[in-house]
Amino acid sequence: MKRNIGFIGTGNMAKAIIGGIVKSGYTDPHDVYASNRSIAKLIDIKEEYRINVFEDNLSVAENCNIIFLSVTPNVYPDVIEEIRDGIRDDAIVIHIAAGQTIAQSEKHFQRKIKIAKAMPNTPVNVGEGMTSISFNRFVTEEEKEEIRALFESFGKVEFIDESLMDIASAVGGSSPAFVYLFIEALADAAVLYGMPRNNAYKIAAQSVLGSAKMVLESDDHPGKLKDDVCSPGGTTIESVASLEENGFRSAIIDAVKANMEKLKK
Ligand SMILES: NC(=O)C1=CN([C@@H]2O[C@H](COP(=O)(O)OP(=O)(O)OC[C@H]3O[C@@H](n4cnc5c(N)ncnc54)[C@H](O)[C@@H]3O)[C@@H](O)[C@H]2O)C=CC1
Ligand SMILES: O=C(O)[C@@H]1CCC=N1
Repeated sequence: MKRNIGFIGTGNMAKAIIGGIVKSGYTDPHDVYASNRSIAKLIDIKEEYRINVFEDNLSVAENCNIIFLSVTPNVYPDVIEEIRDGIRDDAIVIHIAAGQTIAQSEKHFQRKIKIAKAMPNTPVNVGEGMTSISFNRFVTEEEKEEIRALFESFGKVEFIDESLMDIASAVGGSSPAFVYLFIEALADAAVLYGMPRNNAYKIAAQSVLGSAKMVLESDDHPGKLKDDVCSPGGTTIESVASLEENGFRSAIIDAVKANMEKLKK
């Protein structure tokens, strides 16, 4: 079935997804529609991807049968009220708001709507996204596979129970920010020792990419992969000991706890 794909809100996450589906060839830009209350942002995205843009959200709802609600969670109630009556019966609404449940969205819709709750991350823009997804009871098995194919066009997908969506948001949605901090810090250290920044970012980022690939593609535990880098009496174990002394691992666990606390508010 041919579907038009709509985005209500064209901020950072929507732009990353639009980039992902257009660059992967999953969809033709002519079949993509977007609205934003900021005309400047609409002009930008139209120039970048040649998609259709509207100043009003209802037009996107009326023209599309996959609709991303890509506004921040506080705006969900108003946006849902605006588009409620224009949503087509065959449409699947993809709700990406962190911390908002499917039940909350269903309550605002006040009618039977097919909802997928998806938690993507910005690397979807370069075909390396990670998206966790759950569905409400109105989405058929065939439609679930259609949504999987959409998200797989720009990365990996896990179907999870909705009760795990908050932790998926912290560990999948937010974690790229943690990784960028790590890469930035590694590169700053390289610059401290005289390396030009362009070399530093490439060496730091490719090392992170390769390490992640080892975790995904070998059957080894991350601890074993770490052990393999630490030559006896060598340099790496000195760094590992320093990271442990500075609470590296507990800092990451605390960061995830802070994320979960915020999601509860
Ligand atoms: N940024 C990320 O990495 C991720 C974000 N998300 C979720 O995506 C959603 C959007 O987040 P971001 O893109 O980061 O925020 P953002 O602030 O960059 O984008 C939101 C956009 O919505 C527009 N907007 C605000 N009110 C509107 C309205 N009434 N009608 C139409 N457009 C309106 C704003 O102008 C803005 O462009 C949030 O619900 C967030 O939880 C989920 C996963 C990852
Ligand atoms: O910062 C946020 O609230 C969103 C959710 C996951 C990533 N960004």
